[in-house]
Amino acid sequence: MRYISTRGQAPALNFEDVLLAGLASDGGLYVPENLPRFTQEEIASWAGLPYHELAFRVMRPFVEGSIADADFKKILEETYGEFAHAAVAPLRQLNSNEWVLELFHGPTLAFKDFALQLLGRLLDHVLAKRNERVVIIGATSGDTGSAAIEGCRRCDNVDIFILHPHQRVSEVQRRQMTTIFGDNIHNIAVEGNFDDCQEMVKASFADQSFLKGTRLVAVNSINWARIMAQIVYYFHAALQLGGPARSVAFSVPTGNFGDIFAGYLARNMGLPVSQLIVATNRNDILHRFMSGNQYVKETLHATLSPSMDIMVSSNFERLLFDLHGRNGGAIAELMANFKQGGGFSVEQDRWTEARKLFDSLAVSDEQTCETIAEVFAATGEVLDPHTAIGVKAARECRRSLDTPMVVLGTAHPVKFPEAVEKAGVGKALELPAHLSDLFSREERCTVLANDLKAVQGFVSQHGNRGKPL
Ligand SMILES: Cc1ncc(COP(=O)(O)O)c(C=O)c1O
Ligand SMILES: N[C@@H](CCOP(=O)(O)O)C(=O)O
Repeated sequence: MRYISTRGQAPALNFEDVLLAGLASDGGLYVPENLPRFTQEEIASWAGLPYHELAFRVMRPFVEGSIADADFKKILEETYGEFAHAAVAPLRQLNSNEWVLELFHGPTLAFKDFALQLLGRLLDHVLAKRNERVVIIGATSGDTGSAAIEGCRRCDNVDIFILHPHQRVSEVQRRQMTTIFGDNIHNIAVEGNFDDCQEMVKASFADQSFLKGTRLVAVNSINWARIMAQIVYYFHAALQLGGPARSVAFSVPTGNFGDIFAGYLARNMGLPVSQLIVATNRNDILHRFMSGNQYVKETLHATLSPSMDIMVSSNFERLLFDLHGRNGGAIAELMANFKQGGGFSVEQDRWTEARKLFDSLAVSDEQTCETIAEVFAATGEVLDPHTAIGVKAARECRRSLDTPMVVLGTAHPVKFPEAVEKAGVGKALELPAHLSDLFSREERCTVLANDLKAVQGFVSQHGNRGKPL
């Protein structure tokens, strides 16, 4: 499998090099040159497979030529063996033909574990083979950070730096990151918002001189391996609900557009998906595009769903690439305009194409709390605020009641007690056993100004197991 950049200028790479590349050298994102496509018979034959075996079948074409089958099988078995639920991603019914796909049974209680538990192992495998050390710089609005640290903490050849927006993640999220110690683990609280952190990561890929020759790797969903792993659970959910003989609709709490883009790819790979709903919070740039063809930056607001407090949505570029007939030049121009002017619209026929599949809704904090309360009253289930946004959008935007609607349950509610309390849910939520002492653990974190040079200086001072590079 070869991968090409959405901006058309970077060299095509194989999976191993894409895993280690992060952003492409032209600033674009890597995508498969040709997407594998499965027949309905093939997909149907996967019904009932354990999660790791399904994962092998769905992802094998993407890693072919880079990771040997036997190694990949072993890595997948270990990865999904870490999850606390036997089904790995169980479906819970909320209402008639309405389901939540629980993606929070991994070690850090959010969907990020599906990809980052795998990414850590793949990096370990590839770096050991190459005998190479790398630096990771990741940006997080709360969940990617802890999942990346958890996924990479045992990687001998990695120093990991996670940037989170100071005081804009939940306390549980912060502690999940700052209480993991190791001389290769570094938490930085940036006095800015998530977009500032993400921009610093991208700027660091553009000019890596501060790393003095050490390779920079991405753990955010700009890294293709993140998207690849997230495709699997769309197949897993659909197979449990009568797919591929029957279509399934998905409502996806969305920020960086990675999770829903994986659903879009699952559909292009042959899975019958009838509808994809982009569910955003008040930071609604994606909803404004889907509903009115306006992709325009606005001020980023802090909400009760902090993990989705994102304005510049990285993976949207991957969709734009397809909508523009995979014309890298057109995407480079669009993204340059976006950087300069803060917004764009696309030609009407391209936008109409997007609207055939995607619907969208922006959900306020008030509606989020109402939905948590409503679902709790009806079912006794406590939703996390991000999942609640998905449920609200599913109920407002659903095209057919006959088609199963799956809402991606992206995080465990225990991570977001503020929203759950505000919703008036009286049920006490307990951290799982492995996190039960989280609030009494010592924390380690460095607060830095919202300044690229300060962050890069910190990385070069500590990038070699806590010592200077
Ligand atoms: C809990 C939760 N839900 C939803 C999202 C949105 O996912 P994506 O950024 O892939 O759109 C995120 C993070 O981005 C998240 O942490
Ligand atoms: N919601 C994420 C933001 C980063 O998104 P990513 O999927 O690109 O890593 C978070 O919780 O950190």
